[in-house]
Amino acid sequence: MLTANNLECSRGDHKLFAGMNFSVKAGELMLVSGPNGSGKTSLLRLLCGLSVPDDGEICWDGINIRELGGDYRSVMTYLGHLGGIKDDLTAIENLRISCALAGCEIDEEQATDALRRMGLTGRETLPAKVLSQGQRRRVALARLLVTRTKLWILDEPLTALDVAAIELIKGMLEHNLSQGGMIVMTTHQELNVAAAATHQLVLS
Ligand SMILES: Nc1ncnc2c1ncn2[C@@H]1O[C@H](COP(=O)(O)OP(=O)(O)OP(=O)(O)O)[C@@H](O)[C@H]1O
Repeated sequence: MLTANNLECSRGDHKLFAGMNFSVKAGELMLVSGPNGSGKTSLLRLLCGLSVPDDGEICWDGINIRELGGDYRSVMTYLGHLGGIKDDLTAIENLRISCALAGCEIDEEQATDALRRMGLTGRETLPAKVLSQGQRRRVALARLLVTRTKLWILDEPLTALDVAAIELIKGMLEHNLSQGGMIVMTTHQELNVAAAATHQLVLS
């Protein structure tokens, strides 16, 4: 279970939020919404341990994620809103490297298979710079097909995706939740995902 206790976050001299409490249990989805600049990405960066709250704590199964360190990273997948795709690497290389950095080594065949499942057949060996925005997003999201982590923290995963890709991602989210996973994600779009519970966190 992911728990946030009394979280406070400021950027510069601007307080984004304070006294924030929530928990996300197995099978549950938390959708984070709010206007541009309200602090969605800042919150997700706290939840994955990339930045530290000004006050409060984030716990995984009751233990502060700062104490867990690598043990927390091995149960969590974070996909940032830019996707982290490198222009000069091929789709396969991008996927293999992002997986390796996340501690999950995959071979070329596994990468090719995941990319094809993401609808990228014929694009696997092209450098990312020639891919469309939606195709680049699909490469980034392919990591979710090979990761075995329980907790997914996803920043605007649906950006630039067409209707077919959104359906594909919806299926992947539902599969993870049905396996006892947990998902925290931001989105500006409506998304109806089957989950044990769906929490809405609206920042203002
Ligand atoms: N390193 C920083 N220094 C100063 N201000 C920052 C920093 N990082 C973020 N901010 C500010 O914090 C606020 C929240 O930013 P954040 O990216 O979390 O918003 P968001 O809700 O994800 O926005 P969007 O919907 O546009 O993606 C913004 O006003 C932003 O300018």
